[in-house]
Amino acid sequence: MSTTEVVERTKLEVKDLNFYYGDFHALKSVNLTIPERKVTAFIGPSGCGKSTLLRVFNKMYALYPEQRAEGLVLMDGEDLISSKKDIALIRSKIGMVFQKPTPFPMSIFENIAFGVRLFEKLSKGEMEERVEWALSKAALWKEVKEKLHQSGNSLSGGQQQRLCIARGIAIKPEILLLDEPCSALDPISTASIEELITELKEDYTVVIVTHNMQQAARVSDYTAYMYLGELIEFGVTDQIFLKPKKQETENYITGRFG
Ligand SMILES: Nc1ncnc2c1ncn2[C@@H]1O[C@H](COP(=O)(O)OP(=O)(O)OP(=O)(O)O)[C@@H](O)[C@H]1O
Repeated sequence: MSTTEVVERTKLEVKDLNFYYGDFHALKSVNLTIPERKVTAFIGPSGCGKSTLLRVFNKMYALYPEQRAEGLVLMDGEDLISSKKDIALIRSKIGMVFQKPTPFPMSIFENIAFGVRLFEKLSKGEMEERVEWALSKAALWKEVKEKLHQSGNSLSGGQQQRLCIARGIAIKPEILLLDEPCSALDPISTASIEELITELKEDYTVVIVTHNMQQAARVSDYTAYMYLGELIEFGVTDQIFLKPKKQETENYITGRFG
């Protein structure tokens, strides 16, 4: 065996996943393996089901009675769909950051501490350490350390999105789902979030939905191309962008789609 060979571990395995919004069949027999501590990007035209797939991973759909998932989503071998575990417990392992920054209407400090308190009982000192740790990981600490008690809404858009990422990692999830995290950001904030994503994969499995093909190529190790609820092609990012196997993938990434 070559000494450079790296054995990847599967973090999430999706098997024959179908998803319905009422009668609408939004995900069609999706099969996919997401490796641990890598960045996996979902790309595809608007409405193809990228966000729906993320919402299945953290069981967001379970709040809506007309939404239904069938199939298996195995996290470390354990099915999330049929799991009777408390959804809050699943969310503590699978964090999600949304397209628009959504700070809670409270201080920067509380934005982070609030979620941590739901799952852990920390002393005041431990909580302060955790808040600093999460803000540092999200590359925001230096900018906010003097104003932790100001409202999260007083930050710029890019800072708010980093605050939401800090909030996501503060509870130490195993998987971080990012749904177009840079779509509302300027190029400088986008660059800092991309840098952060690359750092995050040292500790977390990251799944990102993006419309920005260059971003997918820059930050991800694996890319999945979706179209009309189907997974068309999945592979190592370089292969998908340089030598896609399917004509549909090539049309999309070269802008010849539609
Ligand atoms: N709450 C809902 N009720 C009914 N249909 C929905 C709902 N949410 C999404 N859909 C439909 O499911 C399909 C997939 O939507 P989804 O938001 O997952 O796509 P997407 O690839 O993330 O799109 P975008 O890139 O525009 O965010 C679309 O046809 C959409 O209209």
